[in-house]
Amino acid sequence: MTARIIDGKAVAAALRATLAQRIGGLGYAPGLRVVRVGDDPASGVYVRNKDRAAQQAGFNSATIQLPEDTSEAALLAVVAELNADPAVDGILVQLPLPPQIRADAVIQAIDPAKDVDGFHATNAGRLAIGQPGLVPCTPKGVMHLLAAAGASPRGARAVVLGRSNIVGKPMAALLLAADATVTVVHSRTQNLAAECRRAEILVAAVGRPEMVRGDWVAEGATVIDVGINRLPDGRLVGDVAFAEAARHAGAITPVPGGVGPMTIACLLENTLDAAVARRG
Ligand SMILES: Nc1nc(=O)c2c([nH]1)NC[C@@H]1CN(c3ccc(C(=O)N[C@@H](CCC(=O)O)C(=O)O)cc3)C=[N+]21
Repeated sequence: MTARIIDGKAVAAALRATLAQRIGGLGYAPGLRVVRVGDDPASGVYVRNKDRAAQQAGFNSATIQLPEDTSEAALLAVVAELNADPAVDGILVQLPLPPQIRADAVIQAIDPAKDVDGFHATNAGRLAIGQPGLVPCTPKGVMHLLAAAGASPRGARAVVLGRSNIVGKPMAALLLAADATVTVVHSRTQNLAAECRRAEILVAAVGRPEMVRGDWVAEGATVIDVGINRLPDGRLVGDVAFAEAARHAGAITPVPGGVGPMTIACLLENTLDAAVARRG
């Protein structure tokens, strides 16, 4: 079998077009503020792509760049200001943060109604108990991609590789809410390959370049690669060895051009949803 390639760029463009249309009917531009402390290279491309996509779709979007040596107190003051600003609907503080700042203290200081990353404990808790809230962008984007690929989670065996708070855990919660039979596997799991081979839907989110080999993939499985890893030679690869996996999968996302563009589109979707919830 050779896999169909799931075009995340196209699915993201379609989603952004529907957002632009919704914004056209609002009578105001939803406000997004991204706060970046220092210049971690992992977030550079992201910030640029996000700003462009946001402007094009009709958001009032800006990045607030702070110096690398910003104190936690100074960052909390910026967050408080954005919480209080009625023109701001969505706040995203770029991770990772420098070592003098406790990321968790900052995340929990964001108004949950403006927490478009969905990382606040209130939103994480809502997701866990099936209440409406803001859902983390990357796992939300994966759900859109599964729908676009025609891979219904209902009743399917789904395996999530990775257990982070930003991808693995919310991914498992979303798949469970969509009636999949969900297994979460991680670095301490015995016989990872065999567990992954049981998956009809395999989501790889470990941050280890090309860890998932071809023989970890069941014939016909849908493989979603969340990893974006820069190799020493400059190449960008996922957590899945793409060429090998594509020989077994029924459908697979590429890197780049898979999940990454969906993360950005879902950030915008969350910002629009947050705006409508706050201002109608
Ligand atoms: N609070 C917070 N929330 C985040 O969601 C967050 C963050 N901090 N810090 C940095 C990471 C990284 N991230 C990316 C999202 C999309 C692409 C993306 O669109 N990538 C394209 C292009 C990649 C390229 O060409 O380099 C692709 O995969 O096709 C990349 C990286 C979100 N992050």
